[in-house]
Amino acid sequence: MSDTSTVNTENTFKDQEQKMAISARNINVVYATPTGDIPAVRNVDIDLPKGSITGIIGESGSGKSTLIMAIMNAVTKPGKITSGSVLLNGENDMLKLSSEKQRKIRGKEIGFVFQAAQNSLNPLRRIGQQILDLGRAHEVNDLRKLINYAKKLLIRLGLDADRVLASYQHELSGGMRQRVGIMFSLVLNANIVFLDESTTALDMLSQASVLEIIRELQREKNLTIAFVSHDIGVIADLSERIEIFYAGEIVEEGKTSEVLACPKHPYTKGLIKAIPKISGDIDAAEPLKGSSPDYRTFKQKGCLFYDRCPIRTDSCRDSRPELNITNRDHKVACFRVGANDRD
Ligand SMILES: Nc1ncnc2c1ncn2[C@@H]1O[C@H](COP(=O)(O)OP(=O)(O)OP(=O)(O)O)[C@@H](O)[C@H]1O
Repeated sequence: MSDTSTVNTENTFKDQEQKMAISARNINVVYATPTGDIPAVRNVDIDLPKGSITGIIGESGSGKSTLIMAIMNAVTKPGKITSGSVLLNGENDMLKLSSEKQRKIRGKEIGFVFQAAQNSLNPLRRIGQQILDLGRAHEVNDLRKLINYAKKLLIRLGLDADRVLASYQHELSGGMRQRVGIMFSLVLNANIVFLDESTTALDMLSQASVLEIIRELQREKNLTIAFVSHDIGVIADLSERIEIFYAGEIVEEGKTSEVLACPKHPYTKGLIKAIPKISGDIDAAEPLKGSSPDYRTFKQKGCLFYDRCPIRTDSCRDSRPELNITNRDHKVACFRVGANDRD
């Protein structure tokens, strides 16, 4: 390769990184347990394009939350990130920054609502006091303005702001706590937001309205959002890009409309078939059979979906398929997605 082409390739990589709010590579996370290590996230590459909503979907235990924690370098014991890099806006590697710098980034540049948000509020402090604590921890000068912004967000999220600010966590319902969690993720004006199962405690109507508000805020502020869910309907509704997670790995990714209209991986097809239809034949929904492999006993070097796969062949047991491009940025990890499946 000539010097010029090397420089051009490097520039292309740089350009791509600039367009990514998050660019994570080769993320591996292990949980040490008395019965053996659980490699919960393995060799994951993921990009979150600036100003877009990416949906991350997969069955319970597939590693979605662990991946988000890893991107924020917030994995706690017994978990450990064993490899990877996470570039923020093409620059700082979250996995290499000092813990003080990371703490400042979490909250101010990256907002988050973890699945455990319902329990992560401080039970001994009123919500208003906790907003002030957050502001002080992030050296916000105008705390009055911060409280006013929190109120605005709470009202937008359909809550009685004054009442919420004066409340303790136990005085709020599960759904209210989730909305409060969303307010906390946005109140410092972060431009990257991770929402992990943030609407699951809400009934369907409230969920729809909160999703609409998230979408509105995303457009207004050009936020980059990663939305974790096990509900493919929610992801279809909200996200432009989709990442299908299975047993700690991404098995399919691309534009949501394209992946859902033309799924390639048998797991994605199974997820779609399992959605109950509101109209038509309710029995047409087929739950996915079987369960994810147990990482501790899973010795097979082949495809992780082998045991559940309706289109497997013997050779699928021999090696693990990698995530390959089928069409533009639609990628799939399956040996059976052959030339005929490529659009
Ligand atoms: N603290 C922990 N100690 C041991 N194992 C853990 C711990 N946290 C997660 N795991 C394991 O890591 C794997 C991935 O878990 P994770 O919570 O990331 O999955 P998930 O896809 O987010 O699931 P869910 O949708 O149920 O939240 C699972 O097998 C889980 O049992």
